[in-house]
Amino acid sequence: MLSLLFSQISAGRKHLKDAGIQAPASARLLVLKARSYLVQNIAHKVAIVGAGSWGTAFAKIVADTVETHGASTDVVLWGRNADAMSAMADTRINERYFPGVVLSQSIEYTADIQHALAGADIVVLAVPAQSLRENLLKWGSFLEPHAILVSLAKGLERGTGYRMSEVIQEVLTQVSPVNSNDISGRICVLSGPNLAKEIIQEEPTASVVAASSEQTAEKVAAICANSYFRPYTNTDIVGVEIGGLVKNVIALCVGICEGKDYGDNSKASVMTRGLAETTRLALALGGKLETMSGLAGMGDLIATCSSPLSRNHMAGKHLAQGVSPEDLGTVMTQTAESVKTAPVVAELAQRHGIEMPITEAVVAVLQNRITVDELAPKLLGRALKSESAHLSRS
Ligand SMILES: NC(=O)C1=CN([C@@H]2O[C@H](COP(=O)(O)OP(=O)(O)OC[C@H]3O[C@@H](n4cnc5c(N)ncnc54)[C@H](O)[C@@H]3O)[C@@H](O)[C@H]2O)C=CC1
Ligand SMILES: O=C(CO)COP(=O)(O)O
Repeated sequence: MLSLLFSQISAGRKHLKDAGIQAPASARLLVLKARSYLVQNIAHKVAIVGAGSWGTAFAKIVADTVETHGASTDVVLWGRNADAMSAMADTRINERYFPGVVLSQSIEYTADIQHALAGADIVVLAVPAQSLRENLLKWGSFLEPHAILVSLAKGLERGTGYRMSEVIQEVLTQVSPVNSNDISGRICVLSGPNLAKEIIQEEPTASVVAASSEQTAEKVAAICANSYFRPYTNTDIVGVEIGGLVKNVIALCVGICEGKDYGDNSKASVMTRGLAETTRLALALGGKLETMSGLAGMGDLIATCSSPLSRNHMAGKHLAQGVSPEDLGTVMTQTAESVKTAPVVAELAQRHGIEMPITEAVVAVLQNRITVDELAPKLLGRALKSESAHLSRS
């Protein structure tokens, strides 16, 4: 972090010098001033695509960052429902997701995607994982050729088993040769313990911005770092994505424990063994061990598994209380990614020869192959083994 701070100071010093601005005396003031200058030079416009729970909260994060630094960056939030977006433009309230929360004055609300993307240097993708491809196919050609794409979704694509960064790379290469130019360096993912309902109340949290290019990650971190949101950078995209999407599956299992009134021992056991299987998969795909003990691994796992606010946790609880997997979609009004992603995780693990018993048990429940009451006996009845086999394939 220190090196990032020093690089921010030196980048800021250079920018201030280039702009002919006198550097302030204290290092803190210098950093603040440099950040303001950096924010508006990194992005003249940031577009957030998807006005659900996380897209709306993230638009607030960026708008608050921009306002804090007195930067002139435009922040636009796009949603597919024209009536809802026009109501938001009038009231600055997202009535469906955050009733009563008045959002920043500086956010523009629109249902016109071409308008939202025109001139956007950073485009934040906040639609559910299974809809990312169809969306990018529709409007990928409207993206500016230099735009950085930030994925917020925590899921794997059905059919391909792709992570969101892989979907972005593949679709943009198809849709527009201009946009595919140097695309891998412009893809970024953001993940961590980030329950939108807490963030919208400005409760402090940290997160991880990962990109293969450290510079890209730093740019995205700069546009969302404020008094309640602290992003760390990372170059391990695989580890950050896998941590974020598998914890949803583990949270569903913990939700089942909760719904069955099992106590903290059960939940801690699922979380810990859940992290072990997440780590095995991440390592097999090229992710890094240290990412798994960080915010996008353990951090997000703790938040999602412990919080009644988590939709994945809630989905598990509903299952334990008798809702059928088929009815989850009608009982729940918000996205619980694990319901569609769990079988894809299991397939991916199988393809790589990785054993993921909790994920497999969750999939068996979701596919009505076992009941929620059979889940614990299935997990506990497996052959005994050494805990030190933790990171081996099984
Ligand atoms: N809500 C949260 O606390 C967090 C959510 N995430 C991830 O963010 C992603 C989005 O989740 P949420 O915003 O929470 O979901 P949500 O259910 O609150 O909102 C989803 C939004 O996407 C829109 N949408 C659905 N299908 C669409 C389509 N085909 N085309 C365009 N828009 C479509 C919906 O109208 C809605 O506005 C998920 O992958 C989730 O795992 C990640 C971190 C935190
Ligand atoms: O990813 C999240 C918190 O980091 C949100 O979790 P849910 O999608 O389960 O609500």
